Amino acid sequence: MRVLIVTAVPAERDAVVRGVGATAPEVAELPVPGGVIHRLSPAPPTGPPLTVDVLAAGVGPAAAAAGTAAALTAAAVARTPYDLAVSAGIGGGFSTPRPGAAHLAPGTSRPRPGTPHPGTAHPGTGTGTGTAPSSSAALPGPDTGPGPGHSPGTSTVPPDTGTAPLGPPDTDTAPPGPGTVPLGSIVVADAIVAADLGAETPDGFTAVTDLGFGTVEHLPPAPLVAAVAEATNAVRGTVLTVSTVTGSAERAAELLRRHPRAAAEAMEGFGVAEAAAAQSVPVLEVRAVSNTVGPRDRAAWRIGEALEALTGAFGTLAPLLPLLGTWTSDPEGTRQ
Ligand SMILES: O=C(O)c1cccc(C(=O)CC[C@H]2O[C@@H](n3cnc4c(=O)[nH]cnc43)[C@H](O)[C@@H]2O)c1
Repeated sequence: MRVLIVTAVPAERDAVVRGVGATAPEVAELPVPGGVIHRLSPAPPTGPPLTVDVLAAGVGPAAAAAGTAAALTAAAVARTPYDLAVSAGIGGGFSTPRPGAAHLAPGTSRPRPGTPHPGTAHPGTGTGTGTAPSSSAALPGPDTGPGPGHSPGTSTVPPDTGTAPLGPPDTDTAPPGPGTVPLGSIVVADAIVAADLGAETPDGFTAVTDLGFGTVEHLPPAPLVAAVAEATNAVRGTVLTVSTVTGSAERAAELLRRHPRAAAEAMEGFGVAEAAAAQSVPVLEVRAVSNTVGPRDRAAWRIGEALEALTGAFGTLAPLLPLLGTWTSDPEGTRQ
């Protein structure tokens, strides 16, 4: 099994390498167009050999997509294709209480509503075809969906227009409460959503899918999400990809209004997911929460703690990666 893990910056890459490397020393640095892959070869207890490649591809969705596409293509041309792509790094955690939302403390299961999502993302990629877990969903429906002129290749689930009223935003000093994702916790995306890919209209933001083209959501295989979230004691939820770090309570509230299931935001997941989907490779996104999404407060960021959490998560995941490979070969997401 071959896994490509894509981070934005070298500090995140090194955190992941430290985690995976706890059971497998780094063996090589391999140049690919636009970057250098750090390769590890953990020895799985059983089964086929495992290769874990970690690439720092740059900040933002475009750099992430370009780096991921280059690495995937190089591997495919060499006839050693990847089985799984993972977007990993630090991210902002949403903290605004949402009436009716699940408590998002680490270890909380945040399953999507029990509706499969045929047609989401690119068919046959392993994204968007997962069967939702059966446990009860405390959160509102999926994050994106079709509007008039919805194009093929995008989610066909009802829109997550978030008309429910929001509670007042948390302050930095508020204790974790409903809807709060604590600093240092791990979030595993059950939906990877491009939150600002669209158009401003007199009626507000409109997603590109509502304009009749493009894709704004990729759904990682549900059983894989469940296995990884359980292993890492992570919050499960939507991870938004933004091109601008949120810096105000108003913007955070607007994002939550449009995406009530958002647990975190970052800047690369959707880029990795687009590149992976184009080559029919399943995708995951794993974020360690370094800051709260809301008013800008660099002093409150906990980047060191988040990087340590990232290392811990990948240290936990490394022995499971061969097992996870069995999920990636099940694009219908029917294994339990
Ligand atoms: O607050 C600032 O001045 C600022 C300006 C530009 C970039 C940043 C970053 O933190 C780099 C973002 C980098 O880290 C990930 N990340 C971490 N937290 C967040 C967040 O709350 N929203 C979006 N991205 C975040 C992201 O994936 C980038 O790789 C700060």
